[in-house]
Amino acid sequence: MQININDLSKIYPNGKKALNNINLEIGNGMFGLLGPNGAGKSSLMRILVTLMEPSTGTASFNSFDLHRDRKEIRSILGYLPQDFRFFSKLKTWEFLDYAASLAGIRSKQMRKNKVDEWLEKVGLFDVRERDANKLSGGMKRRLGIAQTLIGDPKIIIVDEPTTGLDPEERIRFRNILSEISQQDVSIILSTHIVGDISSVCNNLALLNNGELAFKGTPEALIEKAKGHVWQVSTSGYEYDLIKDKYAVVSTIPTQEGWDVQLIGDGSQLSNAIEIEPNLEHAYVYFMEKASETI
Ligand SMILES: Nc1ncnc2c1ncn2[C@@H]1O[C@H](COP(=O)(O)OP(=O)(O)OP(=O)(O)O)[C@@H](O)[C@H]1O
Repeated sequence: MQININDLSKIYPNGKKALNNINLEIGNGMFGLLGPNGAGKSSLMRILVTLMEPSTGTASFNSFDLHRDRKEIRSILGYLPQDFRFFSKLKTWEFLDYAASLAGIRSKQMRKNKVDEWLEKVGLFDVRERDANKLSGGMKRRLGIAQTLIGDPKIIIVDEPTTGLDPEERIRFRNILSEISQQDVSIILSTHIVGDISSVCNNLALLNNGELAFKGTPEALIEKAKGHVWQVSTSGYEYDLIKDKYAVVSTIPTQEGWDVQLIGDGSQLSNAIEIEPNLEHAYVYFMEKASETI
């Protein structure tokens, strides 16, 4: 699957420009869309899943065009929205059976096989007889994933998927997507949590205030932050000064004060040492840089 996004912009009726001239190429595998709240991620997702029209620009999914082939695009799409909720009285397996029939699986036996397969995959087989709306938060989220994926979509779009999940659930979720990403599918994972992306996405884009701040591999992003991440051991008094002047990524208490990791030019600080950036450092670095130019 190849998704091309060309000059896409979105201006809401109240004049808010949520997306400004976005250009992106997304191939097979997992693609991370990273950005703070309000960056424009949901607006972009909603356009790609044909729930909303862009103001200008277009996108294509292989040979399907966003404006011309909306029905065809929907037939190969699995979308898990940020606020996935259901108010059904169905049992867990019935809910998935219903999702499978909506996805066009007509044969009852085939649906049963698919439902059992997905109940196993997301770890809900043992609670299959439980009313879907009585599942725990994490289980509901997993049911959401299963209903998104049961029709074998070629394009999978998940918006802030790990919100409200505990660390174990997060890892389970990542593993499911990462397994599926080995096939001929494109998965777009939108999140403001760097950890959701770091281990699983080969490519990513950073959105900030409707603008594309970066696109490329996680390694390329990290490379750009080299020389801008510093660590310093400091007392309480100095810490306040540092907080005012630098973006602080982490603060670890020590016997004397704090070990602080910061973004900026740390060479001006006594005893500061330059450290190797990780993806979280690079993300903060880019957000800081972008906010300076706005
Ligand atoms: N229907 C709307 N009318 C006007 N402005 C909107 C509308 N929907 C979103 N916005 C604004 O557009 C900007 C981008 O919002 P969007 O929801 O796409 O961002 P996001 O990155 O998904 O953030 P979040 O994770 O908080 O949803 C925000 O400033 C938001 O307030």
